[in-house]
Amino acid sequence: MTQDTHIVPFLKMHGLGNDFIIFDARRHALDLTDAQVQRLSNRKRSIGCDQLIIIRESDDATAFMEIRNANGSRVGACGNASRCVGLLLMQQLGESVVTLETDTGILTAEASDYGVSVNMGPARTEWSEIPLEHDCDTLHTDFHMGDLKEPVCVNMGNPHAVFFVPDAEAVDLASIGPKIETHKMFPEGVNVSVATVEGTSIRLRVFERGAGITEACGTAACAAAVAAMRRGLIDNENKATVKLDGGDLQITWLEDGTVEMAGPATLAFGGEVAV
Ligand SMILES: N[C@@H](CCC[C@H](N)C(=O)O)C(=O)O
Repeated sequence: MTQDTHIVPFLKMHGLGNDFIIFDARRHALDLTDAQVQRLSNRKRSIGCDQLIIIRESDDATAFMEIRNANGSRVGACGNASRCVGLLLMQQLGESVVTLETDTGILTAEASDYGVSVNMGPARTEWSEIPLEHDCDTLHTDFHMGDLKEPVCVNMGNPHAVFFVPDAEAVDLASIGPKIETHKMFPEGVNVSVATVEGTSIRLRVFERGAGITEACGTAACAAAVAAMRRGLIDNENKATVKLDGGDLQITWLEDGTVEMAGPATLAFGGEVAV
């Protein structure tokens, strides 16, 4: 332990196996470099997680959520972490509704029959991050990689490319995911999903930008549901059950263009860690 090392309390939570280290900087001031986040996210050398969350004070919402991928990069949205932090704040305050400020907006989380429901904001199918301003109709004509082609691109506060395939299980996501994530078409990187529509459900596997394959990705589930609805691939007009490796999320595309995501949030353990 060096002079600069601090022991800081943390919680470990997950949403369907997408796991988070959560620090509360409202109680213990904390800023982490990318290297510190990478070390804490390492499953052999520290606690390990897919994303690391720092809860901060907010002037406009119940709290602010800083979201960092395992590689240290800071991102605008995380569906599963929003349910986890939402649950935590609801339990702390004895409330059934809380608001979460993120880098891309303010989200509302509330208790639901499925666990926690979060309105993840609007699904955008135009990409301001991409200089060429592709929307899903132009983008799908000029992107092919191996067997994967014609993704629908949806921005849920973070970027997603969703590839509809006959059998999501058959795709070698571990090898193709990193190539698409860093493809020049996506200058800010992209979360890569393969999806197979089955009636009113979608089987979804996700390679997350900055984290790799995860058991579940909430924003990818929103993106895939909107993509399937937009392409007219799904039987139900505005609702879908998205089946991820870690379990199911219920997604509803509301009339105002925002997307509601409902599913479980679980506190696994807490402790103290050297930072
Ligand atoms: N696991 C998350 C998404 C986390 C951020 C993502 N990897 C990105 O870089 O945009 C979720 O549940 O939405």
